[in-house]
Formats: sequence, structure tokens, C-alpha cells
Amino acid sequence: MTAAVVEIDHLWSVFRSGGMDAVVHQDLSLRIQPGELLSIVGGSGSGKTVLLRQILGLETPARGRVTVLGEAAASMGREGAASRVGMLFQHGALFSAFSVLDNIAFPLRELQTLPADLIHDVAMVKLRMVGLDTSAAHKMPADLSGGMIKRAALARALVMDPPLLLLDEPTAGLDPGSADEFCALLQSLHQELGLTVVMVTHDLDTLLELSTRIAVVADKHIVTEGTAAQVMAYPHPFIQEYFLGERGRRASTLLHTTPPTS
Ligand SMILES: Nc1ncnc2c1ncn2[C@@H]1O[C@H](COP(=O)(O)OP(=O)(O)OP(=O)(O)O)[C@@H](O)[C@H]1O
Repeated sequence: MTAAVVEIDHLWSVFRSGGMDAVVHQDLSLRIQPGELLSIVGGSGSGKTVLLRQILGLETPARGRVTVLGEAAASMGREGAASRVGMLFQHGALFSAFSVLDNIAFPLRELQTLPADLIHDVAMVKLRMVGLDTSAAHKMPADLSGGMIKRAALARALVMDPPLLLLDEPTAGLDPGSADEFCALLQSLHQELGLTVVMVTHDLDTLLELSTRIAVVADKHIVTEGTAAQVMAYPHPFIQEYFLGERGRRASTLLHTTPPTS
């Protein structure tokens, strides 16, 4: 059997606030295999972003284990994490004082081991890989459209060729046309680069277009996972609310399945 890229075993995420422990994940387990594009869906505050942060090693499990490519996520360190995991934040999170090219090059510069001309060349390759024109290299983030910001942030996330890419609401804030284009880019990069991708999204179109598997977080753990049709058939209040109604009808049309009735 192939080794999983991400293994989450019996994870508990607990935050202490106001003298009380808030349990976000309770005995949550999930395995993500090479080449999957796994989407995580769940209600607001269900702990999707905390799960991404656990995979990135930015949070430490209160109990349980999160490993990325066989190593404990929390002990990867910044450099180790950067070479294994690329992260596309919801709003791009570009440095506003840096040009597009300097943003893309930033993780390579941080290594302090590569010559400047090599860093420049690699950053230009990544800029073109995400469909940006070379004329965008010296633009500042404030001069970019929403779609260009996402592309530049994606190029930065992939600049160190990580095998694993995390996407937090990749199409949030984009108009429908730009969202479609960005989805097409993500799909082609997923396939061409052989990436393993973990995505958090509220957007049903993005979910259905890109996911090879969907995991639903509710009640502090993964309540069900599988194909869209399998997940939609699972009788849980969040799933019914999420997939029913107008959005759900469109989803079921696309899938040629009938959503569960309440
Ligand atoms: N550093 C922290 N300290 C205390 N509580 C936290 C911390 N980070 C997250 N939480 C809490 O954990 C819970 C889950 O947050 P998270 O951001 O993962 O939810 P989410 O599923 O991504 O929600 P949304 O869909 O609204 O973005 C929330 O109640 C949040 O307040």
C-alpha cells in the first residue's frame, strides 16, 4: 500500500480561552493519499482552518498525531515545512511592499543559500507557470486584480516545488469568470505536477469541479468522506443544509444524483 502524504491520527485540537478549554477536534482521523485532491467541508467554526494549520505544523496537537510525508508536522520547522507544503491563504497574503516577483522569490531568498540570478530565474518560471504575463513581475500587489493576486500567491506557494499544496478558500472573492479560470489552473497544476492537494472551500462549484474526495468535518471529527455522491447521501444535518436548496439542486444536477431529503 502507498504511504499516505498526510496522516492524521486521533487528533485533538484544544484552545484555552477565558480559563476554559475549547475542544475543536476530538479524535479526528484522516489519511490523504498521493495525488488526491481532498476537499474539507464543514460549518463555520467547525475547525477546517485549524486542520490546515495542524498540517502546516503551525498548531500542535493536544493529543494524537499529524504527520506529513512521514514526519510529525509540528516538528518540521519553517524550512522543512516550506519544502514539503505550499499554502495558498484565503486572501493571497502577499507582502504589500514587495513586487510580484519578490513575493514569489521570498521563500527562496529566506533559504540564504541560492544565488540571486537563480532565484530570479526560478521565480520567473513560476510566474509563467501560473499564467501571469512577465510584465506582471514588477507590479505591486495593490495594482493586481483579485485573480492575479491568487495566481501570484499560488506561484509563491509552489516556488519550492512542494509535493503537498494546501488551499484555503481558493476562489473566495473572485468573480465567477475568474473563479472558473482559477479552478482550471488548479486542476491542470494538480495533474501536471502530480500534486497532492488539500482544499477548504465553501464554494460548491469549486468543490464539485476539483475534488477527487470530500471529507466533512462536523461534531469535532470527520463524519463522512468519499465522492460527492457518497457524501451527499450521508444523513447529517450539516450535509443536508449544505447540499440541499438551490445550490444543492445544482450540485445534484451536475452529479445526476438525488440529494437526501430531510
Ligand atoms: N488560536 C486560537 N485560539 C483560540 N481559539 C481558536 C484559535 N484558532 C481557532 N480557534 C477556534 O477554533 C474554532 C475553529 O476555527 P476555524 O477557523 O478552524 O473554523 P473554520 O471551520 O475554518 O471556520 P470558517 O468556515 O468560518 O472559516 C473556532 O471556534 C475558533 O474560534
